[in-house]
Amino acid sequence: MAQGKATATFNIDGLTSSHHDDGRTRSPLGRKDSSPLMPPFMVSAPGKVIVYGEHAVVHGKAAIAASISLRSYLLVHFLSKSRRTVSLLFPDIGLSHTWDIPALPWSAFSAPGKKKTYYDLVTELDPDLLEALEPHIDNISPNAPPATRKIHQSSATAFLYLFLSLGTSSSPPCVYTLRSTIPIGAGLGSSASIAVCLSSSLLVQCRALAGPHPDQPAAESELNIERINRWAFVAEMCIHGNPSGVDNTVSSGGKAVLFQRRDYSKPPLVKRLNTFPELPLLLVNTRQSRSTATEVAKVANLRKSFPTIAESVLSAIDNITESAHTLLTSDDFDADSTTLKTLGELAAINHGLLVALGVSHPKLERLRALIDHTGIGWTKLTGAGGGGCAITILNPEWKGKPDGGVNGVKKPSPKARTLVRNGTDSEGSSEKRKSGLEPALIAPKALIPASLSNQLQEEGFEVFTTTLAGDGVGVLWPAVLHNVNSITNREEGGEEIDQEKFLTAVGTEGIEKLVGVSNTFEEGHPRHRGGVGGWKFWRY
Ligand SMILES: Nc1ncnc2c1ncn2[C@@H]1O[C@H](COP(=O)(O)OP(=O)(O)OP(=O)(O)O)[C@@H](O)[C@H]1O
Ligand SMILES: C[C@@](O)(CCO)CC(=O)[O-]
Repeated sequence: MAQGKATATFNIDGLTSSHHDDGRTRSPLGRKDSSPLMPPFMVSAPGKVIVYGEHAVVHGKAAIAASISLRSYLLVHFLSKSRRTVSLLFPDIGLSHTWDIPALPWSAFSAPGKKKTYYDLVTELDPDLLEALEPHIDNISPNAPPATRKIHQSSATAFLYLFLSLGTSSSPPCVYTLRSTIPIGAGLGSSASIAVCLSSSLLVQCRALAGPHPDQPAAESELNIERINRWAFVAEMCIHGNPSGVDNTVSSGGKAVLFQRRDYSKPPLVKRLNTFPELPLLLVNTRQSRSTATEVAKVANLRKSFPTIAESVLSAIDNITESAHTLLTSDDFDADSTTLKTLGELAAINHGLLVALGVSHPKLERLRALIDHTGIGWTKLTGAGGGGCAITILNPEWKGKPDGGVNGVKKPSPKARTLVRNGTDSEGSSEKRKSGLEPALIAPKALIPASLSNQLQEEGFEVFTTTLAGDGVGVLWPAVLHNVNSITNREEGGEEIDQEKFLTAVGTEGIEKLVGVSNTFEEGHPRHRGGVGGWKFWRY
């Protein structure tokens, strides 16, 4: 995780309760509490990239987005019934807070006309309910700097709004521990992925979901994903005001989608793009953080100041998305160099229009200049902009030397060579692609000129490798992972995931190795998790 790595010493307000191998929880004093009502469980949801149409999608236009393999993981463990507390432990942002369950404003949330059920469609936040939450949000992280407090408060508001909407005053005492491999505020849908984790965990707890299980009919899976997505949208509204819903939709259902929301009082149009192609993409983070809410507000202000001009820019973006969609879904689609050139040029025009909307950043422009200079492909910002990440659709006809110097730029330092981290070997990924599960490998190492990697690293940029269009929300119930050896196809024992192991896993690699939903690698051998008793996904 980019910010605030977890350490073993991180605990909740001095509370060190954790689930132990004997299936019981222990208090800070080491005393055994009574057996928990439910075993600990986990949920996980992916981040996303928007390929075309960000910002325009907030104003009723279409966007195309795909899930990525970077994910958030949420562990829920239960405390003894006598405790009556609920805690959030979000070490990535340094948040640790505990509330007394009976002291929360249950009466406001269950008042006539306010009470919601899990299947309701909530399209706006209720100001009375937000006001009722205020005293329980105001006292969070009193000593943190204002910007940090704001981040803590928005994540906590998302949690409490859902906890009080979906739970009751007799909800079981528990702890929600979250870790994410998605950089925060980088345009990769970190907020949507935590929104989906919160929504799915609370819906699991109130038994509002069926499955997931491998034989589940597609229509039933879809219904469950939709249920999770609706409440994730509510959490997204708590975090960044006026979301279109595209991020939480991709994070819930995974894969890739064409998304459009013309009328906010109705569900959006979502067309799943199940045959989303293997777009060769490079993903680079400027490491310039920003808030989606701020960038979305900039475009809203531009629309107020220049309504006609802003509308024509947004319509032009809509045309780009539509052209790309037509191309991507045509019967004779072939990711040949002519098609990729068109998709790339559309991306580059889309970026220009985002610049016109005022949501680029000097660092994004610098990044684009560096990449354009090599001629390896077409670059645009992805997500809210103002910093964050850019994607490059790679040009298969690029004639430079991947591992040599380009245009006289010096050879890379050994440090720079580690910059492009490619966690998947070519055999493993092509096998997965054949099965249609994770079709796209981003930034094949050999396609990136080493001199570019070098330069990017020297200027503080970060290159990611990830796969596109994988699974959406997943559940690990109970939080025990069975390792399946991909060579023998046999289970190799189970591993219970407790809070301590989860908190002490180091970085993205440690988290993925401990609880990752897809392949992890051990001594060069792929180790598949997700067999019997492992992660399960709603698929359709
Ligand atoms: N790992 C995390 N732990 C706790 N809260 C998180 C985490 N990741 C994201 N958040 C919440 O989401 C907010 C960031 O959301 P924001 O929409 O600004 O960025 P993003 O979702 O990464 O980017 P984009 O919306 O452009 O894809 C944080 O301020 C925080 O409230
Ligand atoms: C900028 C935006 O279009 C995408 C953020 O990932 C906002 C949204 O759709 O909610």
